[in-house]
Amino acid sequence: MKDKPGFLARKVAADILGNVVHKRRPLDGELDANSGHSGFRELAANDKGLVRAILGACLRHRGELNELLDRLLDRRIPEKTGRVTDILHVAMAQMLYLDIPDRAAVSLAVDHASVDRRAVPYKGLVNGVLRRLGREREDVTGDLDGNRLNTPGWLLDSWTAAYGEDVALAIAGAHQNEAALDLTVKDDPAGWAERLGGVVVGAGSVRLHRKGAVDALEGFAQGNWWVQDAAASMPARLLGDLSGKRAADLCAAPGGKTAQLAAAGAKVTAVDISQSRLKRVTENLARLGLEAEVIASDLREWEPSAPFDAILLDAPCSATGTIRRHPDVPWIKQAYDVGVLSEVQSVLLRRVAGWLQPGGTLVYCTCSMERAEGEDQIASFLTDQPGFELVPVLPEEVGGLEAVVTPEGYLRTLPCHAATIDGVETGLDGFFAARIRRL
Ligand SMILES: C[S@@+](CC[C@H](N)C(=O)[O-])C[C@H]1O[C@@H](n2cnc3c(N)ncnc32)[C@H](O)[C@@H]1O
Repeated sequence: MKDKPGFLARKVAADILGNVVHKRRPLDGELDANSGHSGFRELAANDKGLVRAILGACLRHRGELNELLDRLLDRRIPEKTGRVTDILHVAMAQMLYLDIPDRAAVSLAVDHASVDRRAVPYKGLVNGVLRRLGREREDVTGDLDGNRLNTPGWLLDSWTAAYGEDVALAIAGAHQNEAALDLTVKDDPAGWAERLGGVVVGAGSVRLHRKGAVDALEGFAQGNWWVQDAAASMPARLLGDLSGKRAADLCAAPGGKTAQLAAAGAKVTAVDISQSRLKRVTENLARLGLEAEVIASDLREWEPSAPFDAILLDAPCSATGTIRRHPDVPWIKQAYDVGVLSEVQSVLLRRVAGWLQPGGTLVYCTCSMERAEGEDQIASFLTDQPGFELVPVLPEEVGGLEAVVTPEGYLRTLPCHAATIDGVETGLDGFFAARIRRL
């Protein structure tokens, strides 16, 4: 069975899906080239691509797949591990969302069930359900409400409370598609857009609608640009002219914002708790020909030797703004995580704000769409810290996108923002940023 073409890729896909949705392990970790799932690491490059595509479809459409199983089964499958459901999801995702013939998807799922100790009693059921899906596809899938089904209730409720129901559903809709590849360039965005066949979006990012290895693109080896979502590039831009200033990039790894601050001429100190993630900061800076002092330390203990003119705090968060790029986030995070992380954000913000020079500027940001990790943090900080004032963000600082600046003057991007530019589907990661000055 192991040698049957395509079998191992499906088996690895079901295994990784189980690790993500039942054990809440991040997908990036499972797919890591050095420390990821051992079966995945041994696959040929084209099978790795297939596994990524299957997992992307399984996670983006997880709610629809569960609903379809409810419709196709008379009773729920009484297995504890979830393995049968994972095998079914992997096959259904191929049949419904990838260009793979039904018969290949069904037969490989049945093969997998036949060799799995926990799934073998359900081998006949797997075959029956998948064949029925093939026959009745139009009828059973016709009225699926993907936007609602594919978003866990706590997230849809949180976005509805924050932005209203229409926007919450538009956010959920944007998550059905993978995000484009965005680059931050050292200079000349229009020139790089033309050279690479992309468009300029947001506040001067270059967007490419292509797949494939980024290191093969012009300008990568020469260090002319780095990969960074258009919204993720906005917070560092809010620090304005940094030439010759002392700037701290706090929670810096993997270093997209460190590179922005260094490219803007700042003398940068980059701090992060994770030694392994900081390796990527050092590698990226070397490729880009940029410099920063890189420090591995816990910000709850570290102290700078002198105050800073500018501080960027990209605090650890639930990352619900990055679901387009990380479709596992809705299935590995819970409302509880937002509560725990917002405590950490509150502690870090109060501590690092004290490291600003009088008159210095701090930008606080998170890649979260939860108000508890954004607007609520700043409102409570400004209430109990009278020595600081909000400096509102202006639309012209972020590419003229009025929709991403709130009436209070916060930056608040959402995946449904900037949805179409020049007839091209775009969208932004969900980000929050606020700019504060020390009085
Ligand atoms: C959102 S990521 C930062 C992304 C980064 N700023 C960029 O643009 O590439 C958050 C980072 O916070 C770091 N972190 C979490 N808790 C920390 C702490 N107590 N002290 C320092 N860094 C911490 C994590 O290791 C993680 O790299």
